[in-house]
Amino acid sequence: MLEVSELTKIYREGRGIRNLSFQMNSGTTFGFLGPNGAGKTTTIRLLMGFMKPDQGSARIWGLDCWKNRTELKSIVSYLPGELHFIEQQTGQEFLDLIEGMHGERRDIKRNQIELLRSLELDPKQRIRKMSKGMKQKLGIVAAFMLDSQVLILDEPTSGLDPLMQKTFVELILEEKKKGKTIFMSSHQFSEIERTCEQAAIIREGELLNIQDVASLKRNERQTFEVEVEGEEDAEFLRQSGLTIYALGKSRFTIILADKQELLWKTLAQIHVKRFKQGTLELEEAFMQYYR
Ligand SMILES: Nc1ncnc2c1ncn2[C@@H]1O[C@H](COP(=O)(O)OP(=O)(O)OP(=O)(O)O)[C@@H](O)[C@H]1O
Repeated sequence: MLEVSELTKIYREGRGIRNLSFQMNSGTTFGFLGPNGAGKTTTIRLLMGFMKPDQGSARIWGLDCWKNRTELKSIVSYLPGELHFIEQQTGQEFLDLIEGMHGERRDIKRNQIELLRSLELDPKQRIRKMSKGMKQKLGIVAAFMLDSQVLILDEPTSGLDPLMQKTFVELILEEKKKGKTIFMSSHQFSEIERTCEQAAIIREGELLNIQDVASLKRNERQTFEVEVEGEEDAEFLRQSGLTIYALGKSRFTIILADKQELLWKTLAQIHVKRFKQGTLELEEAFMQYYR
């Protein structure tokens, strides 16, 4: 349904995205994670047909995101990462403007009222006087009220307080029930975990990994947090062949998929100050790729 193939866009300074390929099915939600500057917004802008790719293509329902960008506007709703409003307008005037662009559709007004209620937003206020979170809510109402089949959302919960982030997750789950296809970038692992079937990690413009979120949750792996006495012990651990991540000079997380025997053998040969067992959360699984 959404098909990205070898998508490449390099800016003049050499940054951008390289050879991105992935697919998602209709009616599913795809999470796009990655550190700042990784290329999430660039990918989203290419999906929206705001820029021409240097190479490769992105297609939504067979339509090329660049060549067919005008047709795509009628099936895709977009929430930008940075919202730009006419500041002297009221929230309601802004929403009326968007509504006006989509002809006489009574359902838009109905959806709008419902969304304003669940996000607890008063649209009568001037946008200039709105907080960052209120402006974000206004952007969400504008994107969701159109009831488009495809939603492309760039960091939709940025600026929202934790309670509103939860409301937003519920909103996404409602949209999923209606069969919507949703692509969203985020820094919130819990939000992705609760809403997405697939999650991709992008770093320095390259796709590192695509995960099936459900199987990641199923295959929770054991972790061990270990604090060792001295540098010699730390070095021994580093050379052990175990999968380890340094938390400090003498503190490490060991991720155990198999190699149980190796773990105990290694620990028997070093001085361990502290030892804690846990399971690898989705967030930590992804953090491996951030590091
Ligand atoms: N118009 C532009 N001209 C030149 N370089 C750009 C432009 N837009 C983005 N970049 C660079 O491309 C890289 C990817 O940026 P992008 O905005 O896509 O990242 P991002 O993953 O959305 O980051 P964030 O999480 O901080 O929003 C960055 O190094 C950025 O500086």
